[in-house]
Amino acid sequence: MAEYVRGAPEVAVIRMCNPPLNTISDVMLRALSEEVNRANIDPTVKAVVICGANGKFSAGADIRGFSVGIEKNTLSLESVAALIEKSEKPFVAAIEDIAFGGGLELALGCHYRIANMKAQFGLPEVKIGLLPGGGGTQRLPRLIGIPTALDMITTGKYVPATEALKLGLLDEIVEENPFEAAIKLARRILGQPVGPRRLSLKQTPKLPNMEAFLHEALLKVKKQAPGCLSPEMCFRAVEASVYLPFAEGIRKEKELFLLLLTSDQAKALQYAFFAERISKKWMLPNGASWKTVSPQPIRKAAVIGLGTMGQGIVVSLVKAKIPVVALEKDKKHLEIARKAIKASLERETLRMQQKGKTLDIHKSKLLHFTLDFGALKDVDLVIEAVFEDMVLKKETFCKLSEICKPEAFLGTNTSCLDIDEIASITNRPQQVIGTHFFSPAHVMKLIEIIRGQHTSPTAIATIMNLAKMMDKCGIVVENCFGFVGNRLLSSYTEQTYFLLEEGSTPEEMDKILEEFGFKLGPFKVSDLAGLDVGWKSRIGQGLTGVNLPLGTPPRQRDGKRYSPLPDILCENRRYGQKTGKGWYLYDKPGGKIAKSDPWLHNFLQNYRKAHNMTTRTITQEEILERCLYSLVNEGFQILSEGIASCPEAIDTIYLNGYGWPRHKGGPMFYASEVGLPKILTKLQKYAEANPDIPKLQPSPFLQKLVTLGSPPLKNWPSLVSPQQSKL
Ligand SMILES: CC/C=C\CC(=O)SCCNC(=O)CCNC(=O)[C@H](O)C(C)(C)COP(=O)(O)OP(=O)(O)OC[C@H]1O[C@@H](n2cnc3c(N)ncnc32)[C@H](O)[C@@H]1OP(=O)(O)O
Repeated sequence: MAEYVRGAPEVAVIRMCNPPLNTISDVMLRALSEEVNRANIDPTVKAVVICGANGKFSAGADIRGFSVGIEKNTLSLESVAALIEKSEKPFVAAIEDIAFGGGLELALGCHYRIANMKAQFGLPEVKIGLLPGGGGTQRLPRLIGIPTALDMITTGKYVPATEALKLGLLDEIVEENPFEAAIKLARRILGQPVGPRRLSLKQTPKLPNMEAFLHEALLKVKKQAPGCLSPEMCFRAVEASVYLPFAEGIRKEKELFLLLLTSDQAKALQYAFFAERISKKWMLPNGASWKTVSPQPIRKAAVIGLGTMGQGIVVSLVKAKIPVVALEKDKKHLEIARKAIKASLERETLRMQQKGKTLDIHKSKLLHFTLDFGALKDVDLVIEAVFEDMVLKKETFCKLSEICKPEAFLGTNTSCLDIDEIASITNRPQQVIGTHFFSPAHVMKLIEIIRGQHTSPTAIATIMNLAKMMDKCGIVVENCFGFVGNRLLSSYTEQTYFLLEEGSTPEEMDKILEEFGFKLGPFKVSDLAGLDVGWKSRIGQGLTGVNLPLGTPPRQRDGKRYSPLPDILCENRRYGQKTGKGWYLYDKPGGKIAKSDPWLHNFLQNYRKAHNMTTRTITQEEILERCLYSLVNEGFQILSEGIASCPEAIDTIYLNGYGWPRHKGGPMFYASEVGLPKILTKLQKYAEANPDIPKLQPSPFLQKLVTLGSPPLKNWPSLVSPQQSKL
């Protein structure tokens, strides 16, 4: 776990060794403490270098260890950092590539820090529901000042080595492996007193307006993730470094750390961390998997259809340094897209510069705008983002089939249509795959990767690799209408319309769901995304519009309850923000501030009267349960059909594409925490009261799990009937 060797005469080296990322377990801490003591008592050792094996310093404490809790008398990370700091011999941290969490806290205990150019630094504990409990909340502000330390600790963001040097976090940076430079530094400082280098002896630098600064900072932190505890606790711990002596600050840090450690939120956030990693490991029934199949290189890609989605996809590809051919159907649309993409890339360049990275869009020849399909003949991948219309998609794929080289992959950004039907028109169904991005595509992390019945494992591996290159989270799912995310979403939104019919309001439901943790309630989301998007899809499905058979009851389709409310709004050109009115009223088309709209409330009253519906008061409990339980019910159904490989995949999709509050883990995790028997009982109750809403009928898989005694979430995939397992 920690090797002890001689690096040079008089310099001992302690190397952390826990592949792949040198995470710090209890065993590692014990080994570190032993080696630090050994170096301290060895009279021939005059200085010590601490480094990491495998080309990494450390990714911090082993997160899996937190779920077991902290036993009394185990060594704490803070005590090891303190042991290092107290040493009379200088300790130099030689930081290669990463120093995160506890790794950085150990480095802060050292008297000097030196790193390679591409190293990154951060205290990301806030993202897993914790705070840096190894002295980081007290040492970092003393070293780099309150504003930057507070920002790093409350957001968990990483800073690159160049910035860390400017901040004073590092003493030196070198091009390559910092080990040799650390030995040299150690030899240079032999015999120098370490007292002035001990951060615990420093004062946190004062600001002239400290109180006002902290007041403002707290407001910002509270806004960052409403309802999430860890950012505020991080703030409180850092604040202690201003007002309390070091030892008391450490006590405060520990007290707050222990409070978070046992919280449900920490459990949910740590689940989310591992869920993202579990769900990336795809595997097919024939044994092909992320381990066995190699991706093909994407040297050049193309995007067809440069609306909002297409533009975002182009920007994502350019950011990943992949040359792109961007194609539109006419000059006018091409010019609009060219301007929008250029502006977006300029904003991205600025953002990346602020992060210490580069994206030189001017020098690079990464982008080629065209109206000519011929320009696609040498690309390795095309991502189609034309309108959501099967006829148009098939026309496009037919052309692509003729023009693109045979080995090119063809991705479709459809959000619900049948991948197999699209693939059937091509001469290479094995190369056709769903690549469902989320808007805005250059910001949102998720790509649902949809496997058609002929999609090859190589196509999957290639798009998964592309997702990684774009710093996105690719999740492989099976083909069905709406795939995973939109199937869950439609169960949820359907309930919101029914509840509106029964007496609730957009304001009330948005408030309740925002209090639950969604950044925006469902009606605000709908106004933002545009009600016309879903309307066009429903027209395409024959649920509304001219193709609806005469005599269809207004609130029923195929014998099931249907709410025409969003269709009626669209018929009145209430598309949401873009037309200045939707479920809310805006001051102008494109306006962003939602105001309650008397027209809508009047309309709802008349609608209820016209359909002989009595308005009733609906409790907060019913709103939450019907919206959220119908959503998770669809999740159980999706699992039982083999559309998603595991609950972690569903949760990762919903966390990264649909705004589910991360501190609640994801819908399936939430269901497991609420308790499956409770969810089943409630669904049964609501289904009985609403026999015409099939989505409230408990999924047989949920019933099976309850009958089996509600096994833990990680066992659910093994309980899906083997005939259904497709992933
Ligand atoms: C008193 C308490 C003091 C301190 C508290 C802490 O230190 S809490 C931990 C703080 N550190 C982090 O939160 C870092 C978490 N890790 C990451 O963000 C990424 O792993 C990282 C370091 C950016 C590397 O990303 P990359 O994409 O290269 O690899 P990947 O994420 O797939 O990780 C590889 C495998 O390592 C596992 N892992 C990573 N970090 C930890 C960790 N801190 N604890 C436990 N396990 C970790 C990850 O799950 C992967 O495992 P695998 O089984 O291969 O899927």
